[in-house]
Amino acid sequence: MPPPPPDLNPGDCALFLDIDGTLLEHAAHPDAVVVSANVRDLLATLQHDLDGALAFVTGRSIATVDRLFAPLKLRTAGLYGLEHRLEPDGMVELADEPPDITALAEEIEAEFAQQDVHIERKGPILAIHTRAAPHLLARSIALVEEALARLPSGYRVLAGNAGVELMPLEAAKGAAIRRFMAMAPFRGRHPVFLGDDTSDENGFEAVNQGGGFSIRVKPDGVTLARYAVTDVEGALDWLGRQVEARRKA
Ligand SMILES: O=P(O)(O)OC[C@H]1O[C@H](O[C@H]2O[C@H](CO)[C@@H](O)[C@H](O)[C@H]2O)[C@H](O)[C@@H](O)[C@@H]1O
Repeated sequence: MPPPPPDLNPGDCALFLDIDGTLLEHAAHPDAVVVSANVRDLLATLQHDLDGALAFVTGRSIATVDRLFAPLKLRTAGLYGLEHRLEPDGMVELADEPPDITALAEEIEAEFAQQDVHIERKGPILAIHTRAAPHLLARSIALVEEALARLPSGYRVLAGNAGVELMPLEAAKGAAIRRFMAMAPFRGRHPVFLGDDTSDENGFEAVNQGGGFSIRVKPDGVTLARYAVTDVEGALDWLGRQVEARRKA
């Protein structure tokens, strides 16, 4: 396991945060996660301390993120960078659901109609969640891989241990981080990214190349992250320590 992360210098860092499994404990259903007042306050303070150089970089849609963290709104790259909100109160650049994905989503919803499987339709991304029905994971992956062969090129399948997502090739957290880093208030700072998942590895690569540092939450194998924390609690503790250190200084 990589070593624990060093402290940030808030004056010259830009912080990028994954959400599920990093800031929030997983739940059986995507809507069942809990955002505590402490987490909301911590993020608001970090946003202040970093002069706004803080953004969520998540697989969720921005609308969902806003609902979860309300009334807090942060700069956000949603849908693995297919959606952006570049200012906390700015416009959201939305990504629509293409007809091919609509047809496939309806097919898959019909297949799992009576099962404890949640189909999340996120514009051009389709997620099948099997956390509440692990025995249907293999079937879900097979369905999506079958569909991949029929779809126009430009999609890929990302399978996890509690579900599978079908997404456009350009959906990548690394690209989202690079986009933020090219603009104020991120430009000129060192990027730092916390994430817990395979889909976050691409973000780790981007911050490593950008002269910053990468932190993997609960690593369970090979990772590009240079540092690690053991779990969500460890991630929140580390973030909390950054706020405390700033207050003491
Ligand atoms: O990039 P992230 O912020 O980590 O988002 C990744 C996916 O998170 C959500 O699904 C995951 O969390 C759910 C709640 O714990 C859990 O039920 C599900 O099994 C996980 O896959 C979200 O629903 C997805 O849209 C995100 O892509």
